Amino acid sequence: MRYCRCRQAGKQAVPVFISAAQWLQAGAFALAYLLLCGLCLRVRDAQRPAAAAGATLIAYASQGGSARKLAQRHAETLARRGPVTLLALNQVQAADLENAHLALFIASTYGEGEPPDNALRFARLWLRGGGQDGAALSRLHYAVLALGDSEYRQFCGFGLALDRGLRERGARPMFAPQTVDRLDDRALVEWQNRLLENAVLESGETVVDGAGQGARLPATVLDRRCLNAGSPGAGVYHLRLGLPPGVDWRAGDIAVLDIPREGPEGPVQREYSIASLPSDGALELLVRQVCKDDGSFGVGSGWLTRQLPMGGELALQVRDNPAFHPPPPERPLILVGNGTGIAGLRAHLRARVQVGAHANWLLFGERTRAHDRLFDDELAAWLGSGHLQRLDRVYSRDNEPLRYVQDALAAQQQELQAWLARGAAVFVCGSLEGMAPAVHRLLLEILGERGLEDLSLEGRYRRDVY
Ligand SMILES: Cc1cc2nc3c(=O)[nH]c(=O)nc-3n(C[C@H](O)[C@H](O)[C@H](O)COP(=O)(O)O)c2cc1C
Repeated sequence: MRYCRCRQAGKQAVPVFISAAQWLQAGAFALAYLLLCGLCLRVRDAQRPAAAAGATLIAYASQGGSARKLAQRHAETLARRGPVTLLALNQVQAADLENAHLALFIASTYGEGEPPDNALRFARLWLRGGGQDGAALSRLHYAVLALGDSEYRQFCGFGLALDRGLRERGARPMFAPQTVDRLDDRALVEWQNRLLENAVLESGETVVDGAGQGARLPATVLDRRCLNAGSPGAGVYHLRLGLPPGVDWRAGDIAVLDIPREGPEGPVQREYSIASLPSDGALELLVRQVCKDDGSFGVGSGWLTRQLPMGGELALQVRDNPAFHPPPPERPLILVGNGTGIAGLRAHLRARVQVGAHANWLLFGERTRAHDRLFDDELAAWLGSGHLQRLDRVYSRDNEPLRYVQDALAAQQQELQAWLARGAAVFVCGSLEGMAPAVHRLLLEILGERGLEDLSLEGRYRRDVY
């Protein structure tokens, strides 16, 4: 029988790759098929334990969606030959590991060498000493594909820690963890080759083609404005980009822009949270100019805010980011962010307005009230229309008692508890340095480690931080 079980945070198991006709066919041929499979797998078992019978577990740890997408691609290919269980790492139970003969872990790294949110629980249970008493994984053959970015000190830190933790518990690596720098296609092909060598894949099967390179769309600059002239901070530019008709995305999705460079190396990619919805008629971004000590500008922000002319063209890709997609309309939503993080939060607010959801609370931090009231008119209009029930803005350079969003949140703990008790989700978008860890610490203080983990597992604590 060919199926893939898919479980994600807060969702029920969802069968995929099955049609009614396939079920009927499968029923008719089940006995013969199983007999044949059993025979084949016993033969292959004896030769190569990596391709053993039983479900193949594919587990992913992903914040931005790349590892998840790759994991889905693996599941699609492998489900053609046998049962596959596709899970976010937090959803993996002891039994999943003990029953699977073969597991593929596809894990990205966040923070400074830390797990993505959808792997925090797994890391606590399986990788931080103790936990999962006596769980013996000696039957488990596995491989780790570790996604990362070599500009970070802890390159692929979480994927490598995952590999160490599994080995310490007796699991058997089929080969050393494959690290991948910025979705480099060569490293992905190496991984695919390892899977072929270990008979996880059969000749002709692919799991990574095009993984690093999605379809590019032509975009045109329709408008570009500086939103914070006079600010002590660097310029924040609001770009409106025209796309071909029919391009779709959701609040929380990410635009990956190709930034042209001189020389043979070709363009570099820069990612931005999308600040608009398709119904706005343009894909909107906020770009903060990066000004270096020598007076030069960052490669991406310099090109986008200074060189690219009005009407100019660029190539971009819209990346699905389900970890930051909107919660159901009936769920109250607390949006927390700073700086250009308002981009992702604004897309959420627009989506909430579209579905008529009013229980929205925005806490937003910038530098000065005089110059950094990003999207002030819109926020005022939503306050007026009741689409924004609470708006707390704090300015770090104005010598006011509350400087940062975490201070504003801490000052309103009772209100926060009341919203959480009503089932609110907390969505955080903005700086990884300072804001996001401080908000995280505050939530840990209020809810405790388990409480925050549960919130995350229920899809009620989501972060898009950079
Ligand atoms: C805020 C942030 C922190 C990151 N920290 C690390 C890190 O410490 N080490 C690393 O190798 N890569 C790091 N990365 C890179 C990601 O692991 C890499 O982009 C990966 O492909 C993302 O996969 P995903 O989309 O599945 O989450 C970081 C990326 C972001 C945005």
